[in-house]
Amino acid sequence: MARLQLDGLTKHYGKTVGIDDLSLDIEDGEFFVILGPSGAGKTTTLKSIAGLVDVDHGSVHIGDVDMTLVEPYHRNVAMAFESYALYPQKTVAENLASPLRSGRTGRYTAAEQQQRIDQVTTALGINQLQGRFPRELSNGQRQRTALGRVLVRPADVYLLDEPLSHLDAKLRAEMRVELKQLGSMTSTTTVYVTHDYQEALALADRIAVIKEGRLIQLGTPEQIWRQPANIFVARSLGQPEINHYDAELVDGRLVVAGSEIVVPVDPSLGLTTGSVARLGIRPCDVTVRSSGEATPDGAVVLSGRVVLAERLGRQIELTVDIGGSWLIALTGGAGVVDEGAEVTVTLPATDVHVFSADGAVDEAARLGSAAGVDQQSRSGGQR
Ligand SMILES: Nc1ncnc2c1ncn2[C@@H]1O[C@H](COP(=O)(O)OP(=O)(O)OP(=O)(O)O)[C@@H](O)[C@H]1O
Repeated sequence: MARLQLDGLTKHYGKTVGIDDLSLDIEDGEFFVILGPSGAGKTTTLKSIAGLVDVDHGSVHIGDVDMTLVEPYHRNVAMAFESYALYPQKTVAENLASPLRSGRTGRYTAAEQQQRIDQVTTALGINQLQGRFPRELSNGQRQRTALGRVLVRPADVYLLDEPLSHLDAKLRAEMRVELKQLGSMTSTTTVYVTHDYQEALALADRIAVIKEGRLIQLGTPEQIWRQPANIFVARSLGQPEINHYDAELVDGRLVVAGSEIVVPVDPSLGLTTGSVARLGIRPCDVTVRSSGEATPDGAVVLSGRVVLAERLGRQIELTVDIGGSWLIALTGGAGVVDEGAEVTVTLPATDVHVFSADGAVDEAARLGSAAGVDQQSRSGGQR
């Protein structure tokens, strides 16, 4: 167990940026998730911590010890790669036992080894497969065994690179729960890399959103979801993606040109007449009612017509034409909303995200919500 500090880490591969001036302070025992699209620098970050790449600048401290120039073997970190490597001639139990026999993290009696193997295989749902060889396993079972090989041995830091990527959706959801239990069981500092926002929100104590090697936002799942720093972060979270529009302040209201999307905004956002901003509205935050039905007091109310209604399992995704701009809405599917129906879309003003529009996609661009300035965002919840 250890605190992990990255300070100004930079790694370029020729002209390609791997990571750029990345600083993170990860607490002892924290389950820390790095979220970003393909090529963002997630794996490079993990490899830098493990000592598998030589960084150009910056430092890595584990448990307050400078590890920047220390060989990987002596860093006491355990890393699971997306591509799982197992000994083909060894059973699952033997594969898991081998890290415990290396002697590098202490000596274990046969009974202690078996106890740890049982604990980890039970948590990962592969206990009954201990006698099988890798060729006798499904891809998902192999991936869980590879993860088990990492988690079975005590380390100061676990580094997990998309460990659930080969599992189907149902198993991923189950494994999320199990992993979290395993994490609290071991309380080992863990850095978990994913491009899956649901995994990040479900697992993380804190999330770092990165893009092109740079830290874009750091915060708890709640902060990242409720107060995305900019449109990039907002678009990285949620399926379907957040609706977003350019808007201009006219008479104290943000108006989307060529449509009937009009949102009253709180003067505390500091927008002046004629200034432009970007509006974000999550599909899951809106309520769709038939036109004429009563709407809640104080809500933002938009009128439109349903262009498309698609059932996605229990929910229905509606495409609503708001006088020229389309808005995607997710509804519970209880009320029947037919294509062509005239509807009213409502949402609390606190759920309308307002960002500055002046090119600030990679910077903290959040101004607040239509209801006012976010307290947390002004007190350091983001970069
Ligand atoms: N060995 C290498 N040589 C050259 N470029 C590399 C090398 N490793 C990574 N890169 C580049 O560095 C950038 C960051 O790569 P990295 O693998 O860290 O991203 P990632 O976020 O883990 O992506 P993915 O989700 O696709 O695995 C990418 O542009 C990648 O092409």
